Amino acid sequence: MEKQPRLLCSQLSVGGRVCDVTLSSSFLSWREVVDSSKKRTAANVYGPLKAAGSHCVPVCEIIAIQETEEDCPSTNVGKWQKVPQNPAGSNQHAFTVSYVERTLKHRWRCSEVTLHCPDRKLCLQWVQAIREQLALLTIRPKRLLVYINPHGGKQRGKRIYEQKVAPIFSRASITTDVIVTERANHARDHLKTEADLKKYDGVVCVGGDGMFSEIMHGLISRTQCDSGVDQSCADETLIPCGLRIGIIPAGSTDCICYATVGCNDPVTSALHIVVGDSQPLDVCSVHQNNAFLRYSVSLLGYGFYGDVLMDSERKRWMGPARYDISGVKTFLSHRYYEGTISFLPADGSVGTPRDKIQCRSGCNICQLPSADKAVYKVEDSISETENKDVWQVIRGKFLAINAACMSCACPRSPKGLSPSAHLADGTADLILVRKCSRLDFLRHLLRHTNKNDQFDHPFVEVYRVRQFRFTPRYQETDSELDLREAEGSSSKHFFTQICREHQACSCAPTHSSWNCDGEILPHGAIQVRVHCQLIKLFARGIEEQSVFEDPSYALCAI
Ligand SMILES: CCCCCCCCCCCCC/C=C/[C@@H](O)[C@H](CO)NC(=O)CCCCCCCCCCCCCCC
Ligand SMILES: Nc1ncnc2c1ncn2[C@@H]1O[C@H](COP(=O)(O)OP(=O)(O)OP(=O)(O)O)[C@@H](O)[C@H]1O
Ligand SMILES: [Ca+2]
Repeated sequence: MEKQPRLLCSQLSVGGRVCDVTLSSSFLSWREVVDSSKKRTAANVYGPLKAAGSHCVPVCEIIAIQETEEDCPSTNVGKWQKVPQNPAGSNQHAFTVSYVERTLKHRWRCSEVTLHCPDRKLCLQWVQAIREQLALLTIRPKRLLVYINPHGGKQRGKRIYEQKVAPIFSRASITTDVIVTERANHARDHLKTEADLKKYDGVVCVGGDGMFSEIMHGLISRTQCDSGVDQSCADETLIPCGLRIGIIPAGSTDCICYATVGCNDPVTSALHIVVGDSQPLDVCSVHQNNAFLRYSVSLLGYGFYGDVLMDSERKRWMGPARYDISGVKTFLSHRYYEGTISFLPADGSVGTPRDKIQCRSGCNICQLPSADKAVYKVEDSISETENKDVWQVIRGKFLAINAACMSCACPRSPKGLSPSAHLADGTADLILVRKCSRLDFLRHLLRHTNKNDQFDHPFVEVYRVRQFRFTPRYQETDSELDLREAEGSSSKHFFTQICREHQACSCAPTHSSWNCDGEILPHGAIQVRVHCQLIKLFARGIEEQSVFEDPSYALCAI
């Protein structure tokens, strides 16, 4: 680690011990002054993040600094009293720094250290120097528009925001306008048509994936509308949204938060917002012919996940448990669906769904200026690019068709539906689970919860794609069916004709619907295209564990 020029360096007292305290443009560090007669042990030189007597905080992870009002016991009343900020002749001059501390499982906490100075002048000098460094961090938001869904998850959104998040925003001097939604789509409509977005540096969503979806739809639609882009045209190049979105998890699955931060913890998310993190995210647009249907960032699932969602919507009153009940019920019903999937495979430079390269903070693949991303440059026409690539077509009977634009990791499945999917590479992983026995399907599902490879089954295929289309069999055109039936026998043709004309007939499975980030999409036939990095979150992707254990943190600037 390069040594930074020191901006300020003093001996201050921390917790009753004298420390050498140093501020550089990158770090604030304090190290206990050891008596030269006592030999330094390896533990306080090469320890972990907090080596004994030695601490180091990156300036970009300082939440706030404030002069401290010292508390000391009053001799008169035997109670603790505040000492005035500048008592003449007093040596109680201190400032408190709040900063990010990493704990287990990607969780962040707000820690504090109070540094005592010998006089007020020095104290003010420190406060000012640290404030000046913080002021240089212009990526940090100052004004936020917050939407709270009071009915998401276990209906705790409002309480979570008031008790855990608002105090952090206020400590970081972030001002907020808070809207508690009164109906579904309230936030979407407000963002789309009413909100004065120039006033804000970001939008915060308190709720689950469905609430996030509302905010995302509002922002994307507003951005396209303001730029004169028609989102109903499937080939249109969409304009990326300028404002970042922060997610305070308060839903039932919280997959988008979990897959971009590594946990579903409101305090961690609030701190990622305060430090001004930025994580671009791919967005799928879903069309039926030239009608825009929806956007999706996590799961687009037909068959199993569509049916789970459809059933679970009737059980909303159960809260998050509804998914488990509906999951078991759907699993037991073991329905499969027939149809045709065609897809445009991604360029090999973005890896493959089975390469075990997981998308992590600062991911190299998401930073590639790949051919996949070039496709979205305005000057490229989609038809030209498509000509270079070959669409692949797969027909069959499927228990599940899942497209994951990100890993879809969540507490139910900590590595997700597609553990190697990337947040911002311009692709989605298309997972096809063909008709198989209940036992085999259970084996596949179980692998979402353990370390085994869920794609290592003969009935599962997975492709990294930039676009795909699906047509359920009952919606195929006559020419598509003729083609398909030419592959089969003529007697089969006779029966399929009958089944097409009698949809309720029990000899053929009926149609499913799409689970689009937890919202039901009743349309069977859809066309999907991934838009690389269309939106940005207040997140940084999942941090490697080494960030938490890096000894250079403890040694920085020392
Ligand atoms: C045996 C245990 C198998 C456990 C398998 C767990 C797989 C879980 C995979 C979760 C993937 C979530 C993807 C994210 C989707 C979100 O955009 C969306 C909105 O929040 N959430 C859901 O649709 C919510 C979807 C929730 C789906 C829950 C499915 C539960 C299946 C249970 C099957 C049990 C069979 C037991 C047989 C005796
Ligand atoms: N005030 C409100 N009243 C009723 N519904 C609302 C309100 N505000 C938002 N909604 C809707 O509630 C639905 C579910 O919300 P949310 O995503 O927050 O929770 P969840 O479904 O329990 O969690 P998850 O999506 O993570 O599974 C969303 O579709 C959203 O549109
Ligand atoms: Ca992706």
